[in-house]
Amino acid sequence: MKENATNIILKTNDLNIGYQHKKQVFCVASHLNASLARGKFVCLLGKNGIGKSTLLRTLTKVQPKLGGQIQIDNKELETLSTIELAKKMSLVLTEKIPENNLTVYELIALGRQPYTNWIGTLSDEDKKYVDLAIQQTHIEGIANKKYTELSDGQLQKVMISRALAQNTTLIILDEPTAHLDIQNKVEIYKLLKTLCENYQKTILISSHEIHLALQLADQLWLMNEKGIITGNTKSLIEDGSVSNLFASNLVTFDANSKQFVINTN
Ligand SMILES: Nc1ncnc2c1ncn2[C@@H]1O[C@H](COP(=O)(O)OP(=O)(O)OP(=O)(O)O)[C@@H](O)[C@H]1O
Repeated sequence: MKENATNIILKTNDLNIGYQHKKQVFCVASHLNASLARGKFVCLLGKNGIGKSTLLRTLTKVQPKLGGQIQIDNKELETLSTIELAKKMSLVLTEKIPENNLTVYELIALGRQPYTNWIGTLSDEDKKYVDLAIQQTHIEGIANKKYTELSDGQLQKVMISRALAQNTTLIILDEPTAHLDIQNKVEIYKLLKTLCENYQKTILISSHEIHLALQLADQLWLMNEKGIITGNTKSLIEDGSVSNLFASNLVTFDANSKQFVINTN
């Protein structure tokens, strides 16, 4: 699919991100220009502390931008109400969810909040989306468990399922595979890729799983001290952008194996 204005779901224009405490402004990154095309699986990579979480939190209106523009479906992010935004994008952040007695099914059903009435009763349509989300993430076997009894890998699938129940085209996840073993990391990555391919979701994740991202992402957002470089994975490997991202005297990028390898001398 060619990238024209209609298949861009999210776009930033000279975006500045960071934190403001009283009158003090701490700018994390500035003049960020990037866009997300529909149906793509996109990974945001960069060193610790470079600003990946700050960027995702700004794109999702969890924290205010410092300057520039963010457009979702050609509308300025600030002009969208909370409900409008919740029907366009769902979020899976790293913050721990407060402990309560909910079952997995009930937790996923919370994803229907933008659509339910004020007492939160689930309609047949809501139940249909919850069931579909459970099926898409292959977690039928744990749907009746208390979510507090889940392993980290199971919980991550449940949080993705909740985002799917929200039925948005765009899903944004901050480090969805942190703390998971290799089996679960691969499972989550493949699940996200399948959701883009089979259900036309657009998914943006931040990650430190460079090897998995390089094998499975359609596109990359590479964040460095100068800003952000975006493009399809193959071309960013070929033009050296991936290699430059983590360049150091400790590791070297091997384009054949798509891995950083430890320098031995
Ligand atoms: N609440 C805050 N107030 C002020 N500065 C913050 C706050 N949260 C994060 N920062 C700073 O913003 C910068 C970017 O942090 P951020 O968490 O976005 O990086 P990151 O790329 O997601 O890092 P990591 O890969 O380690 O998760 C860091 O210098 C961090 O110390």
